[in-house]
Amino acid sequence: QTCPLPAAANNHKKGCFSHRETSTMAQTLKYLGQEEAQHIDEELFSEYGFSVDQLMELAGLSCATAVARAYPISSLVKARPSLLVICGPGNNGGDGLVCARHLKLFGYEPTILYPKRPNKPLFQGLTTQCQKMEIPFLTEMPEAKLIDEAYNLVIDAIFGFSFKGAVREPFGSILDVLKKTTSPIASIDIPSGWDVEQGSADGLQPDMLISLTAPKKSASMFRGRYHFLGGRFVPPSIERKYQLNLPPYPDQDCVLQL
Ligand SMILES: NC(=O)C1=CN([C@@H]2O[C@H](COP(=O)(O)OP(=O)(O)OC[C@H]3O[C@@H](n4cnc5c(N)ncnc54)[C@H](O)[C@@H]3O)[C@@H](O)[C@H]2O)[C@@H](O)CC1
Ligand SMILES: [K+]
Repeated sequence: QTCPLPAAANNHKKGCFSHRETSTMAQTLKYLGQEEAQHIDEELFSEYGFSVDQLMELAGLSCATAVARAYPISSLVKARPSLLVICGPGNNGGDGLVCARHLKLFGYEPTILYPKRPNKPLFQGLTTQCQKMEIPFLTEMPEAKLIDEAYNLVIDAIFGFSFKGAVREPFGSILDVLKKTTSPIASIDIPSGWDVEQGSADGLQPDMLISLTAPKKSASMFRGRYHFLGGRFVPPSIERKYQLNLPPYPDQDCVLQL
């Protein structure tokens, strides 16, 4: 039986949903272009009445749940369940803050690097929540060797589906360090620095990708071990309109391993 996902995306495990079920499914999961992802996002807010913080909470909870599934505390190699969460200047960074807060509640020890903080109540609130949860914030990016020594996993919440063009500082230097680390990287929605549709041959190579709403086209270039779908908030009429063909989430789960 051949898996109907794009050949390049076909690095998931045997027994995954796609291998088990898609032979009986007429349609395959859609990989979204950049504009299409942005349209869906806008429509959820403008026509469906969702607020950003609502969807961000669900997205971030999905990311924390997927991380806990792929890297349970009992499997971590370091004595402490330490994680480094790097948050960017947009909503992808907001997902990272929410994810860090839930991971702390799940028993992990996240530390956050948040170098460019938007001057908006949403992000200020999320930052305060993390501070009140006693999650430490770093003032600068550690060197690659220090990250390898100190953290079991790096969560990449730097850029999502609105990333475009050459990476601007300070994120260029941060991504250069991340390319040198050996600690596994879990990327939220897009591996940061990748073109949303084309990927990046010499970019980050994360061990995990959590696609939110639906995978973006560059996800077909993902070569890591774990690809999860999260963001279980898509109304059926949006799913039909954009022909997303989302696989059914198991039971009440907010994530699905692809
Ligand atoms: N509908 C959805 O699927 C949802 C998406 N969410 C998240 O929102 C993300 C998209 O958020 P945004 O539209 O805010 O955008 P991003 O978070 O992708 O990034 C936008 C920010 O990055 C900066 N930026 C863009 N290109 C850059 C470059 N080359 N160098 C340096 N900085 C650059 C922009 O100035 C802006 O501050 C998604 O990927 C996902 O993580 C969730 O929060 C909520 C629901
Ligand atoms: K990211």
